[in-house]
Amino acid sequence: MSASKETEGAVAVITIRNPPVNALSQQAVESILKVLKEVQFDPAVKAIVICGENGKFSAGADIRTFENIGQKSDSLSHFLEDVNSMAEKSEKPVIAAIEGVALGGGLELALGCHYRVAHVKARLGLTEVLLGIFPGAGGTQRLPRLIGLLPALEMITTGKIVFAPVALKLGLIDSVTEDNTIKAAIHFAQNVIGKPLESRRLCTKPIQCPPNMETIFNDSKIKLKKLFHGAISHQLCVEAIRAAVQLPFAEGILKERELLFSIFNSEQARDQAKARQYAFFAERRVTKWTTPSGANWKSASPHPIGVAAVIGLGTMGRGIVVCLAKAQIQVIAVEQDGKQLEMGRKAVTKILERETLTMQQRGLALMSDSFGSITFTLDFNSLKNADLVIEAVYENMALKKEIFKQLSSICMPEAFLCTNTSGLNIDEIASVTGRPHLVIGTHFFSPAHIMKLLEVVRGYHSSPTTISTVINLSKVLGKIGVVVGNCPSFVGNRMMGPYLHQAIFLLEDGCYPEEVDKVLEEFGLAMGPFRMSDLVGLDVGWRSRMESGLTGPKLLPGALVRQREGKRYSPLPDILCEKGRFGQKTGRGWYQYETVGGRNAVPDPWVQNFLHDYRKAHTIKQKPTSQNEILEWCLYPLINEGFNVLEEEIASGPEDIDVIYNNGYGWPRHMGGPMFYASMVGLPKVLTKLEVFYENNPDIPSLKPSGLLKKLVKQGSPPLKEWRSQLGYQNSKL
Ligand SMILES: CCC/C=C/C(=O)SCCNC(=O)CCNC(=O)[C@H](O)C(C)(C)COP(=O)([O-])OP(=O)([O-])OC[C@H]1O[C@@H](n2cnc3c(N)ncnc32)[C@H](O)[C@@H]1OP(=O)([O-])[O-]
Repeated sequence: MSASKETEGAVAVITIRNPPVNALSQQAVESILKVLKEVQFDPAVKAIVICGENGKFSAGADIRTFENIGQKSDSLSHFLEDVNSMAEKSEKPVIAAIEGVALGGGLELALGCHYRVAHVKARLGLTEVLLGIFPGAGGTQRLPRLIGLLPALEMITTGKIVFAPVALKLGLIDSVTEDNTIKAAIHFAQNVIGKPLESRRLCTKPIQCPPNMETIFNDSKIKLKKLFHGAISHQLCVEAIRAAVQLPFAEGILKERELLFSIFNSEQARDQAKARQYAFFAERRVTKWTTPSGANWKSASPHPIGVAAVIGLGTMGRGIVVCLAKAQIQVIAVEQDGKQLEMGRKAVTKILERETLTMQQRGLALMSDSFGSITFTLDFNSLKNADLVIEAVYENMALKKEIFKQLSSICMPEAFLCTNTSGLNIDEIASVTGRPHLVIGTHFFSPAHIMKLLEVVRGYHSSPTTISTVINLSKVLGKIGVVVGNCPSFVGNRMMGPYLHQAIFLLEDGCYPEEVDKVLEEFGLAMGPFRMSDLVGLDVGWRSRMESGLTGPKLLPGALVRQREGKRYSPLPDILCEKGRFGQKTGRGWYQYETVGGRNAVPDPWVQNFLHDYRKAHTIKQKPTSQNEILEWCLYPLINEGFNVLEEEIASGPEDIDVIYNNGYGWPRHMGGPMFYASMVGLPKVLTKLEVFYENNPDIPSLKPSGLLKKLVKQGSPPLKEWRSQLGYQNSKL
């Protein structure tokens, strides 16, 4: 953890060293400050280049030291601003040579320099806000002075990362190179020796402001509130930028400091920052997967995938083809029907065209000159060339087994066979193949080319190499793969089950869909349960309930309308489906939509009358329910199922569940994930509430508190990072 200096003629090169990403710990910052001072006084040095070791400028302040959020990050920001200010005031030109990343405090350091030279593949951004804080080392004051108010407002308040070519257009950097960045920066430095520096010091630069600034700030705050569901740090960013516009630089810096300090002084803001930082590390934690049998990320090496095949070109299959092609993997896309194949080809081509455009807008054209080639074919035999096959036909066990039987004889003996299912039994599918160790579940989320989550479902026989290969593939695809066990609906959907049932029971008891959705959306979920069900399609669950005899022709005669096998059951969604109300796809569901396929959910008087009549017919008394009751009634059973999932070793740790919810189910990151949220609320409170719910509703089994939750409370509710040690995994061979 240090900074060192070498000289190249009259140019001193300061290298930041703190592997793996040159994070700016207090020690690293002190070290840069010391070397920077030294070269200021060295008469042989006429210019200074600052770079990072191993192809990375810096990933910003060292988040690992934020554990006691407050003191550490606050004083670190002071130190870092001292460095930035010293670089800025230097009488010798200081040039940042940016390779890899300049994020957060890393970019703030670069902003203190007089010039910035970046490699064409470098990524730059003030990402602090995504960790619940904001650029507190001069970033909010310098960036608007450099690139203008509006682009700075966007970058700072959203944590947007830009690639070097876009950064050049924005005026964020001065030069882009495709060659050795440090050499290019030294060359640049040699050319600017002796040139006046006053105009290069951002602290002296005025901000170009549009006349309607107040409207811009206010609109921005409203937009951010909607986009980030009440996360405080985004709002504070706007205030800091407002200070940049209204105050002289030195006063702006003080205001920035004061606002940063206000995060550490507010319990809510501090909790949000903790949650976001936890979410960041949880995503890294899940890559270090383990299984109950003792296999883990270290016990197997992934196989590279050069050629992948996708079977089935429905919505999911198309998305999967796109993400493989974007990762420059050669794809064989197979359909059994000529018309479907043609439709699939057209849809994939259209998505790829859109993606190309987006990439060009993000300045990535240079890097994405080719997608992986795609062969669209009806010929199953072409699968013999694939290293890995992803079957993505619709959810039908018989059909999937038929396909896997064929794959087993057609594919190379070492080819991996994946099934894209949201809940079917992986072992049953693997059982028809001669290679169950190479079979695994890959549960993609829709739209598959956009959603980051991939549930990687290990079967009983899935080998560590198979798991490792698919986890590695998920990284190649830019996704986060989370290894989960094989049980009906796996982790995410399984936990959704009780949550959705609870929400529907609320409708029986007197609430309306929009009321319930509003509470959960204000909590921060991207969509409430009813808007989400309308988006997914109510017919999906209806079909599966018919299949399992809960409704429809297979329902046993004499079954009670609101009970199944002694458990509470609500027929409300079944009745909606019988009336053809499938959600957005039919223009009617829990809400009404302007058109078939429309997205704008409007409360529907028909639904209100229907619920009213239903309650009357079943003599259900309407109970008043407070917002807090709605929240606890819906979320605590979801969390409880999370504890069951942990206890049954379906997920290997609370972080796994939280990563799944943050990336696949629209859980607000500033709430960390359902298990983190439970730890913040307090396990005794969650347990007590569940006990009361269950006592009053013994016909809802999902309210029965999980054994693990009870055990943790009995042990004095240890912090979340210790829960893992309470799981069966500690007895494994790890
Ligand atoms: C003070 C106020 C002002 C300033 C505030 C800030 O700057 S706030 C900061 C603003 N900065 C950000 O928001 C940037 C956050 N970082 C990133 O976005 C990505 O890590 C990346 C793009 C830098 C590299 O992606 P990639 O897929 O190539 O690799 P990877 O993601 O797997 O990481 C490799 C290892 O590095 C670790 N590590 C990473 N960053 C930090 C850090 N800052 N610190 C500590 N550690 C960090 C990471 O945990 C992992 O450790 P493990 O598991 O091996 O023990």
